[in-house]
Amino acid sequence: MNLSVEEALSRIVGKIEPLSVVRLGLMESPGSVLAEDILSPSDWPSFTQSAMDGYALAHQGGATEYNVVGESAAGRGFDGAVKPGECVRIFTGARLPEGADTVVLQEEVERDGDLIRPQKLEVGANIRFQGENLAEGAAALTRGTRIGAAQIGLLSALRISSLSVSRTPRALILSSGDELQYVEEPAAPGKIVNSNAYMLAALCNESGIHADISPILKDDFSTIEQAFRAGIARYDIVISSGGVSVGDHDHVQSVMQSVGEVDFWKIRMKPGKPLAFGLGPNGVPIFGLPGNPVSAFVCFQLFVRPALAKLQGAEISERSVTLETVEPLKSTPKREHYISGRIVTEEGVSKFMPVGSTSSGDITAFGAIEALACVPEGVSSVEKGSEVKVLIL
Ligand SMILES: Nc1nc2c(c(=O)[nH]1)N[C@H]1C(S)=C(S)[C@@H](COP(=O)(O)OP(=O)(O)OC[C@H]3O[C@@H](n4cnc5c(N)ncnc54)[C@H](O)[C@@H]3O)O[C@H]1N2
Ligand code: MOO
Repeated sequence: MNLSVEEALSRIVGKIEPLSVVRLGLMESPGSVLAEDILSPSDWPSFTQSAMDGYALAHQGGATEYNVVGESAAGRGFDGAVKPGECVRIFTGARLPEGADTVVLQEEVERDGDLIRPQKLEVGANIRFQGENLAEGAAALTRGTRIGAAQIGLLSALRISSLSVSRTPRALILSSGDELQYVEEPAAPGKIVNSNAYMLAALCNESGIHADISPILKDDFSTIEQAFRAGIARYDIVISSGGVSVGDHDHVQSVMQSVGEVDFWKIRMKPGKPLAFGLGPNGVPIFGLPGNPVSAFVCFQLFVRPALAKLQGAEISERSVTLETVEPLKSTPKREHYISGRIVTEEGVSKFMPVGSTSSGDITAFGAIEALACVPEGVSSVEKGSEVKVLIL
């Protein structure tokens, strides 16, 4: 019995173990995944400071004038203490002087020589207090978080210059097919470009992983077997496309059985029915994606991406939303159907618009694809204006 999409995903995620932990410098870490919880080594903010340009004053109930006694600029604070009825000129990010309890904006005072008259005064306003956002020792980032630009900003602000992450997987892309050519080759009759290899390597890049592309393999059992064996020995994941269906020249599923263990073959999904997943003898995940380009793409999004995330110890999250479709969607009730589309805005509301045909060999929709609508098993069509689950790519 072919597995459902959900069953297949849960078996993949259940079988894959995260890779070992390595220590990386801050700027080596983007794209990798934290293997430790990070507790803040200090308070944030680390000192009490002004949030605005203006005057820091020691408020005095009922006073209308304050005497300017100095200046506190960012990085160059005011050394003395401010007494009730006094203030200092202060700028955003500058340390709040001792004794000051309020900052008034410069636009909201009248200045006359060394005197200011606040037009309005809200005691305690416009101050960022030490530790108000994060106390020393509190959780700043959690294990499983992928390091991106925002996380680099936070880590460096907290003076963290190295971190423990899961080793980044090394991925190998295999393609088999007597019809395949390299993109630079002149077109020959009956031949097509090995576009899956380039697309799958780029998809790995989008997951923060470099993938090597193997030379094109002929539709020959022992050639494909040799390539799988070498890949399993040298890489952390092997992703093949093509030759996984039932034709006389489709050897990938039987090769996967010969070099390791096939966990499942064939799922109730369109496109992507002949997907095969297994493990090499050393636990290296091996994927046999269908050759049809749309099938390979959708299988990567639904299964390989989470597999790469699991190898990295990352949170496995689905970026899905529920949107109305602006056109009817035709489906195959026997299989969960993924339909390529775009997100369009109608009167301020985001909606799903299918693009291209539903043929898994039609790559032309990829010029505009932003999302995949998911029509569940048992449903043969979705009417225009009905809601559908949409995966944002
Ligand atoms: N009798 C049956 N035939 C097929 C079935 C079935 O259940 N019974 N399933 C169909 C489905 S669904 C799919 S999907 C395809 C998948 O077949 P394969 O994984 O064996 O892929 P190929 O036959 O090698 O190729 C299919 C198609 O894709 C092109 N292709 C292959 N590799 C690449 C590549 N690297 N880059 C770009 N394009 C590639 C290939 O030329 C074919 O046009 O099987 C159906 N058949
Ligand atoms: O599953 Mo195939 O990918 O329907 O064309």
